Amino acid sequence: MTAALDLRGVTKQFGDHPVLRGLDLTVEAGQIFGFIGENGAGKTTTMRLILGLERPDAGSLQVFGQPVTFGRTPTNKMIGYLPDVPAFYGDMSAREYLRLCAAITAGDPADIAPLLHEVGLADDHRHIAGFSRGMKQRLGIAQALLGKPQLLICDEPTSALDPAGRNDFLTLLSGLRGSLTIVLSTHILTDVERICDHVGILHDGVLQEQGPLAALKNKYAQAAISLTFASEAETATAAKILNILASTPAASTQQAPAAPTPLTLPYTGDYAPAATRVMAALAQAGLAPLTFARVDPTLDQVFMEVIRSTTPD
Ligand SMILES: Nc1ncnc2c1ncn2[C@@H]1O[C@H](COP(=O)(O)OP(=O)(O)OP(=O)(O)O)[C@@H](O)[C@H]1O
Repeated sequence: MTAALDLRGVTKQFGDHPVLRGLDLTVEAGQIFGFIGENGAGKTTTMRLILGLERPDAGSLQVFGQPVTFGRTPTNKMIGYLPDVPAFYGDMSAREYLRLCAAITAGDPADIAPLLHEVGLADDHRHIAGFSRGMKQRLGIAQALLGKPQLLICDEPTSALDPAGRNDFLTLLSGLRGSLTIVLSTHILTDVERICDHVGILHDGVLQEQGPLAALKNKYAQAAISLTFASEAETATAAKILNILASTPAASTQQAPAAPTPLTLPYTGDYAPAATRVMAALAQAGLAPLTFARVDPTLDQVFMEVIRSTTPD
């Protein structure tokens, strides 16, 4: 099947500052792809290259098998784009604005009412100037979806939203799953964890990792059990016991920390057998933890580990 996005060996330099150093990136059709990287990693530059707004120094970019050309690239007919803070004409209503967009992009005005409904905006005369940031972002999505794109690119779409607005926006984006391909460029990793099924990590000008979120978590982060005890003495005893347990493949522990620092026991395999072994060992020693919690691996851990492993000492 033709990939929604296929970038090969893309390099881009501003002056003497190299930003992309041979970027390979593939997004398959239907994915919700989280494109993540630190501030200044080159995410927006990559988006601008895909939209034909920047010219690559080298390499090739394809959207659904068609080459991206610098300037008015025909591939943009297949793309809807939502910038971080979209700009609107404040004295227009949402409908008037979308009608203008439809006229410019040869979109169908008949799509406006269903689109406003889909993004949860009232089809009334209220001026955009009075919209909240969350409402503006909803209008931005409606505008991006107006031409019925196959690929939706969102560049840092939640960075200006408060937690409630972010939650609403992610629910809206997640509801589009299955109807088109989405690339979500961001450094807010919890957003990516919430809605993306695939992830690419941009660092030092190249994609250091790319794959299903679950597979990357398996590769780079480890599930753990976190325990706290009532006293320093109990913590030390538990650490000793669990160190003994670490000689089995099920669990290992860090150095005994001073109370009340939790003990963290990474484990492999399923949670239930690992937890049962830990509880049995503690029960045998007459130790009752104050808290016993499963800690799932996070994208944050994956990201930090990828950055750490690819940054020279
Ligand atoms: N037109 C330009 N001229 C010169 N330098 C630029 C230009 N556009 C981007 N840069 C530089 O390229 C680097 C990458 O910027 P870019 O905006 O692509 O990063 P980003 O990953 O989107 O960062 P952020 O998360 O902060 O938005 C930065 O150092 C930026 O200053």
